[in-house]
Amino acid sequence: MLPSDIIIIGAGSAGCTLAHLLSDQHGFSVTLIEPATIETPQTFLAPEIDRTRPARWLKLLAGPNDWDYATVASKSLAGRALNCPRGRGMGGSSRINAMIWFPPTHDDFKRFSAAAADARWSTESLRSAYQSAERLVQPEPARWISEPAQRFLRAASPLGHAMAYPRMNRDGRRWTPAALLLNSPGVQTIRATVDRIRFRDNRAIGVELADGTQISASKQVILSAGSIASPTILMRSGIGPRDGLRDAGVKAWLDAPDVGQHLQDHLVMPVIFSIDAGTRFDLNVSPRDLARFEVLGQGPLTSNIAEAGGLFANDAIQIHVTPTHYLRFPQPNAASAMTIAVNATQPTSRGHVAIRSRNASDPPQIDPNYLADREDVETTIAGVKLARAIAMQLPLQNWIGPELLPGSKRTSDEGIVKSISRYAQTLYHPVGTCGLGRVVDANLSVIGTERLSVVDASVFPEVTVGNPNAMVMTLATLFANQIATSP
Ligand SMILES: Cc1cc2nc3c(=O)[nH]c(=O)nc-3n(C[C@H](O)[C@H](O)[C@H](O)COP(=O)(O)OP(=O)(O)OC[C@H]3O[C@@H](n4cnc5c(N)ncnc54)[C@H](O)[C@@H]3O)c2cc1C
Repeated sequence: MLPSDIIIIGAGSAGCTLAHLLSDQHGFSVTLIEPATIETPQTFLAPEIDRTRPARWLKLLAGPNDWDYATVASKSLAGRALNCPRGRGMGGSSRINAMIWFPPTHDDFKRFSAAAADARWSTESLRSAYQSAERLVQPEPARWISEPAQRFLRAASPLGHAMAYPRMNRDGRRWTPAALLLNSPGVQTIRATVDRIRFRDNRAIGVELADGTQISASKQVILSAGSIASPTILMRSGIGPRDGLRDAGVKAWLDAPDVGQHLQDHLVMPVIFSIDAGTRFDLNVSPRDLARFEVLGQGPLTSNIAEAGGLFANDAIQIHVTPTHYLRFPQPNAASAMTIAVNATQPTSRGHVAIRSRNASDPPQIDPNYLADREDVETTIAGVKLARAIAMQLPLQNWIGPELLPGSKRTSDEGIVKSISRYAQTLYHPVGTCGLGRVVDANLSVIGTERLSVVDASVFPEVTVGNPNAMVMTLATLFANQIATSP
C-alpha cells in the first residue's frame, strides 16, 4: 500500500472533520483508522433504529458502539466506579452522544488563546473556525419540546440563560461528522485498532496496528482517538511519564510527565421531581407519532432527552433538563419524573488516565478524581439549591410533584453532599489529557517530536463551559487551516 500524506487515528468528532477538510478542501491523501464496532449476535440488530432516532440515544450506551470504560472506584463518590462511555465506530462519541450543539463561549476561546500563546489562536481566529465548523454541522433547532422542558424554560428564564438546545441532527435524525466522508475519494478508511505510533528518531513515520500491520505516512500522523485513548496510544508508543510507563512495562524514549494527567470532566447531579403519569415521556410512541417521525422528522422521537438547559450563576453552573427520571430511564418501570440536572462548569479537580500494561486491549485506568477540590462540592451544592429554586417558579411550581432526589428532607449541605456522592454521574466530557501548552504546542504537535499532532478533546487546556463537541470540531477546523497554510 502506498503511504498517504496523512494518517488520522480515530474517526470521531475531530478525526472525521479533519479527514474531510484535509482531503476534500486541502487535497491531501488521508488514511483514517477506526476500529469496527463490536457486534455480537445479541447486539447486531438493535443499533440502527437507536442510531437514527434521537430519543433512543441512551440505548446505545454499553452496546457495540461503546468502548464502555469504567472509572476507578472513588471515595468522594461513596466508593462507586462510574461508567465512562466513549463512542466506537465511524463518528466516535458523536455516534452515541446526546447531540447537544453548544457553541463555545467567549471565555472558552480566551482559555484556548491563553494556553496556546500564539497569534494564530486569537479569539477571532477561534470564532471564525467555529463558524466554519457550524457551517459543516448545520445544527438544527429543537423540533419538539416536552411539557416539562417547556415549563422549565419559562420558570428558569428570569434566573439565568435558559435555552432549548440546538442539536447535531438532520431532519430530526441523528447526524455525525462521519456523514462528511460519504463523498471523500481522498480518504481511505481502515477498520482496525492502532497499537502504537512508529518513529524514526523523534519523527513519526506511521503506525502499527494491533495485528502487527505497519502503515506509513509521508507527511504527518494525527492522533484523534479522544481524551481516554489518545494519551494511552502515546504511552504505548513510549511517550509519557517515565515511572508510570516503566510500571506498565513500557520503556519511555520521551519522558513527558503531563501525558494522561490533568483529566477534567463535568460531574452532573440529577435533581429529580415526580410528575403526573399523563405527561410521562415514553419511547413506546403511538403509531401516529412514529409516522410523524418517519415522514416529517417531527414529534417526540426527535427529543434528545436532554432537551433544554442553560448557564446560570455567571456561567458557573450548567443545567440539563430531561422529561425523565435521570437515573432510571429508559427502564420500562422508571417512575414518571422530570430532572433538573446540575453541574459545575469549570471544575477545579483534576485526575489522570494511565495504561496498566503494554497490551492495547487492556482497559486503561481512568481516575477523574471528581470532587477532590472542595470548591467543586460547593458549586454542586449551589446547583442543587438552584434547581430547587427553579422548581418553585411558575409555571413549574403549581405543576411539578414531590422531589424524589435528593429528596425534600435533605435540606442541609451535608445531606445534599451525601446524595451527590451516591448519585452524581459523568456528563461524558473528559478532556485535557494531552493538554495544549503542556503536551502539545500551538501547532498541536507533541512537544519533543516531529510530524506528530494530537487533535481532539484531549488537548483542551480546560473543559468548555458547556458541552464540548462544538469546540472539538472548532479545533479540527483551526488545525486543518493551519496545516494547509504551513510550509
Ligand atoms: C454518551 C455521551 C453523550 C455526550 N453528549 C454530548 C452532547 O450532547 N453534546 C456535546 O457537545 N458533547 C457530548 N458528548 C461529548 C462529545 O461527544 C465528545 O467530547 C466528542 O465526541 C469528543 O470528540 P473526539 O474526537 O475527541 O473523540 P471521539 O469522538 O470519542 O473519537 C475518538 C475516536 O477514536 C477511536 N479510537 C480509540 N482508540 C483507537 C485506536 N486505538 N485506534 C484507532 N481508533 C481509536 C474511537 O473509536 C473513536 O471513534 C457526549 C459524549 C458521550 C460519550
